[in-house]
Amino acid sequence: MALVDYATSAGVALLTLNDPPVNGYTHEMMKDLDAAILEARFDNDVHVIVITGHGEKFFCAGANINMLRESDPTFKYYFCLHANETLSRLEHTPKLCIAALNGHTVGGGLEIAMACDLRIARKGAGKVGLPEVALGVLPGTGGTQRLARLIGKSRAIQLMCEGQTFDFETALAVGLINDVWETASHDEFMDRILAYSHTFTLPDRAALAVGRIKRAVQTGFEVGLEQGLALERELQAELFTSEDAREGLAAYMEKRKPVFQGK
Ligand SMILES: C/C=C/C(=O)SCCNC(=O)CCNC(=O)[C@H](O)C(C)(C)COP(=O)(O)OP(=O)(O)OC[C@H]1O[C@@H](n2cnc3c(N)ncnc32)[C@H](O)[C@@H]1OP(=O)(O)O
Repeated sequence: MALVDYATSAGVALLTLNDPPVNGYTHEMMKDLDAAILEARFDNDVHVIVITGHGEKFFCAGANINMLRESDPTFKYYFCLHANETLSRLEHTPKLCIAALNGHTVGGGLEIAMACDLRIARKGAGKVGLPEVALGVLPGTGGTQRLARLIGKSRAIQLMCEGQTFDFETALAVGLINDVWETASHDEFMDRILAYSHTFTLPDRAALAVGRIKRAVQTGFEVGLEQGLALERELQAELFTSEDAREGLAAYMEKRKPVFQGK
C-alpha cells in the first residue's frame, strides 16, 4: 500500500495517508486506503482503526487538484464512486474508527475524516472545511451527505456554500469534531491518540460490544426508527450469547475488573 502506511499494535491498526507534501488523495491513494480498510476489517486482532496523515502539517488537503484537472469526466465519476464505496465500507466496518487530525483537513480530507466515528484534532495544527465551491464543484466524496448529518442541514449548506476553512475550535463548537487536544508536539499527539485508541481494545473493553454499538448507530441512522430498533435488538441478542457478556455480567456481580476476550 504505497500511499497508505499500515501498521498494527495491540489491537489498533494505524493507517497513515502518505503523499507529501499535502497528502492530497488520488484514485491510487483511495485504492490503497480501501485495501488497508479491508486488511483491518478482516484481521480479528484489530479492534480499532486510526487514520491520520503523514507529517505535521496535513491530514489531507483533499483530492489532488492536478488529478482533477487532467482527468476526463468518466475517470472523475469512477473516482467519486470508488471513494463513496470505500468510505461507506469504513463507516460500516464494525470496529471503532478514529480520525487523528494532525494538520489541515480540508475537502476530501474532511470527507475521509467524516466517515470515521470520532474526529480528534491537534490544537493549532491546521484548518478544516469543505472549500470545493471555490473550484466550481461540490464536495463529491460524501461531503454534502455526511456534513449535513453531523451538523444539521442549514449549517452544512452555509459552510459548503461559503467554502471557508476554519480552525479546529470552531469545528468543535459546531459538533463536527469530538475533541481538540493541546500537545507540545506531533509525536505527543500521536502517542495520546494511540493510548486513547487502546482504551477501546481487549482485554479491558468489550471490543465486540464497541463494534456493535457503532454498527447500530451508523446503520440505524440510515433506516427508520422501527428498523433501527430491530437491528439493535438483533445485535444485542448476539452480544448476550457472547462469552464477553457472560464475563462482564459476572465481573460486575463479583466486584472485579472484567477480562474480555472478544468472543
Ligand atoms: C471530490 C473531492 C474534491 C476535492 O477534495 S477538491 C480539493 C479540495 N481541497 C482544496 O481546495 C484545498 C486547497 N488547499 C488549501 O486551501 C490550502 O492548501 C490549505 C488551507 C489546506 C493550507 O494552506 P497553506 O498552509 O497556506 O498551504 P498552501 O501553500 O496552500 O499549500 C501547499 C502547496 O500544496 C498545494 N496544494 C494544496 N492543496 C492541494 C490539493 N488539494 N491538490 C493539489 N495541490 C494542493 C498548494 O497549491 C501549494 O503548492 P505550491 O507550494 O506549489 O504553491
